[in-house]
Amino acid sequence: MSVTRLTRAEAEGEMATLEGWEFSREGEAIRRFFKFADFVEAWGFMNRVALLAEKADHHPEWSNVYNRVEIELTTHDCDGLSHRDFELASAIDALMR
Ligand SMILES: C[C@H](O)[C@H](O)[C@H]1CNC2=NC(N)=NC(=O)C2=N1
Repeated sequence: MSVTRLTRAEAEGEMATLEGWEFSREGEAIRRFFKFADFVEAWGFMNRVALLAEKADHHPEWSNVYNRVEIELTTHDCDGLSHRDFELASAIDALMR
């Protein structure tokens, strides 16, 4: 599916709407670290993110160690950041509220 890669300026504009995310991979991805009380909480969060990702057909690159989850978002279809990454990031943030 074709998707447009955002310019750095566009990505910075999108970043300004998020909290807790940072650029990674030289601006080709965004990343956020989450910490929970324990593994069960982390796993529950990952389950909710997995459902969001599947619904959006946009999937995170992530890892989990006990109560920590690291999520990195990038768009493979454009080799960089697209609006899809920011939409998923804000949907993930909404889970935390
Ligand atoms: C065919 C399918 O829509 C694509 O491969 C989707 C699936 N999930 C995806 N996830 C991510 N992170 N980037 C993509 O470009 C992407 N593309």
